[in-house]
This record gives sequence, C-alpha cells and structure tokens, in this order.
Amino acid sequence: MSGVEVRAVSKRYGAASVLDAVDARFPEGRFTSLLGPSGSGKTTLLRIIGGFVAPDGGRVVIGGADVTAVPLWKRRIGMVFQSYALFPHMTVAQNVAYGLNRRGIRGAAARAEVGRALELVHLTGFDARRPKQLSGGQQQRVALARAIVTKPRVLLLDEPLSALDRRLRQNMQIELKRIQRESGLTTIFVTHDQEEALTLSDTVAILDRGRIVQEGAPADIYEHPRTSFAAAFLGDANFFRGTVRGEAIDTPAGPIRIAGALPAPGTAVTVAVRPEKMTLLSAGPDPAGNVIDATLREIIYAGAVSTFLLTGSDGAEIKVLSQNRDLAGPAPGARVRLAWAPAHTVLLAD
Ligand SMILES: Nc1ncnc2c1ncn2[C@@H]1O[C@H](COP(=O)(O)OP(=O)(O)OP(=O)(O)O)[C@@H](O)[C@H]1O
Repeated sequence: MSGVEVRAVSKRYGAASVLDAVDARFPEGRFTSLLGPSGSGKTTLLRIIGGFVAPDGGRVVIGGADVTAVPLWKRRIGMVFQSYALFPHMTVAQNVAYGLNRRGIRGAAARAEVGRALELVHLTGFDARRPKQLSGGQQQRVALARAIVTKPRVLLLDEPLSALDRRLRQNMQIELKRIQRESGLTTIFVTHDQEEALTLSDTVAILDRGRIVQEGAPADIYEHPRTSFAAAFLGDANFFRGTVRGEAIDTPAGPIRIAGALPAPGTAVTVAVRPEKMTLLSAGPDPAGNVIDATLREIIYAGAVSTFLLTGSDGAEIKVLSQNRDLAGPAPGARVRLAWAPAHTVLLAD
C-alpha cells in the first residue's frame, strides 16, 4: 500500500497563505501531476508530502498510515529535483549506490540492485562514468535510478525535465512514463507545463493559489474544465458570455447551444470552446449545431497546424486551430463562418 493522501493541509509563510486546506489523493501505482502556475504551491505541497517541510495544519497519509510526524528519512520517499545534484566526484554506480550504502547495503547485494536500477533507466554499461561525461538526459536518468534503487514507496518529481532542451525533454517524458509503468511506483510530478502533465499522467490535479480546483484524467479535465481558470490554464479556450434564453445562450457573438441541460432562463453564463473543435466553413449550407459570423485577421502557420485568429461580430478574439491538410482557404480580411458542435461547448461554473 503506497497511495498518498493529504487532508486539509495548510501552510503559511508569514502573512501569505501558500496552501489553503488542500485535500488530494494520489492513487497507488499511478502517475499524478500537480499542475499550476508559478507560486500556486506545487513545490510546497510536494515537500510537505516528502517530509522536507512541515505543514501548519492537516495530515499526510501514506499507505493508510498517518506520517505527518514521521521524519523524512523514515518515509521511504524517492525524490528527483530539477537540478540533478549528482555527486560529481563519484561514478554513476557510486551515485546510484549512495542511498543503499547509507542503509548498510554494500558489496554484491548493492551491485545487483544498482545493476537493476541502471537497466530500468537504460544506462547499463555506464557504471564507471562520471556525471560530467554524461548528457543532461543521461544525468537525469542517473538521478532517477538513484531515487528508485532504494525501493521507495513514493516517487516525488519536482520539474525534473525542465532543464532539458525540447527534444530531449520529449524523449525523457516517454522514458519517464515507461520507468514509472515498469516500476509501478506511486509517482507525484510537479510541473507548470500543461502538455507535459497531459502526456504523462493518469491523473492531473490543477492548483490555483493554494487550492486544488480540479482533479481528473487528462482527457476528462481538458474536455470538461469546470472553471475559466482551468479552461484557460490547461490549453487554449474561447470564452463566450451570455444569458440563457429558451433553448440557447444569447451571446453578443450569436446564439450558442450546448448539449446538456441549460440553467433557468435569464441566468448569466460563460461557456468555453477549444480552438480545435471549431471549423472554418467554406461556402455551402450551414451544418446543424453552432454557427457564428467572424472576420479572419491572421493565420499563424506552424507546419502541421495553423492557428486562425478571428474576431467575432462582437469584436472579441476567437482562435481556431486547424490541421493543414491543404493550404487553400480564406485569406486575412475575409468574412467567414465558424461552426462547432453543441457537445463541444463547455458550460463553466464561474
Ligand atoms: N521557504 C519559504 N519562505 C517564504 N516563502 C516561501 C517559501 N517557500 C515558498 N514560498 C512562497 O510560497 C509560494 C508557493 O511556492 P511554491 O514553490 O510552492 O510554488 P510553485 O507552485 O512550486 O511555483 P514554481 O512553479 O514557481 O516553482 C510562493 O509565493 C513562494 O514565494
């Protein structure tokens, strides 16, 4: 049992409240990301789980046991930070063996464990190298092996990939996911990179100013954000505000329908639509669903996809993301119509 739970965890630094009665569950054997903007409290929550920082209030529970008062070296936590902090004068094998040696495991037993850990991170044969003879990605894999070798119950990762360049980072994301799956470790990953959180996680928890505002599977929270903060932080979104009238929401951009039940007539509501759910219509009859008028302002070409920046009839900016199957289409200045399905219209709670 190694699932982690935090219950009503609070932390203040002076007058500033950093965590405000946070409740969260990190299921056993799963990969959970803590995603939030800078200063939202992600690192503080991770450090409280690891035992590096004591909370002002609340409990930390690992595997069903309250560990709030248990010191960090007894919690059996593996941790990897953004800076890998390998010991430069030690070899790869010595770096990985460090935690084992401290627990009194040496000689052949330690060598076998180190061999297994290096195999898991695909660094077999690198035993005798020093950190400076390794690439950034390899060093980060040594740091992972060092964290995993002692068989922790929980693996805590604080932006471990953020120092790597884009391509290496994407490779390491795939590696990290594989290592987590093969090791079966309960993993909590701090990041402010939404794409990274979506790619890696079984569950994503979104933090905003010291509170978890939404938690769920990546596709679930991306497709069904609850608030405008969650919609805007996790990806791009077009927002429309209006008032419920009959079967539709009356907005300055035009009437908009949703798939589910609407609140009572007269209620002011906000909906969000993801840019890739919208289509620029070519000539022909309007499809069923939502259709609004817009003016194309700018096309940002990015190879596989283009972003169309438009203005609605109310003057608000609208973004549409489209795959470049062919490049024929309207030019900036054109009057166009935008269509999307009522099911892709998300009714927000704020
Ligand atoms: N030891 C400390 N003393 C005082 N304030 C602190 C301390 N540690 C963190 N803070 C403050 O607490 C807030 C949350 O910090 P935290 O590092 O948890 O945020 P974060 O979401 O991880 O941000 P980032 O993505 O920038 O690392 C910040 O405003 C930070 O300045």
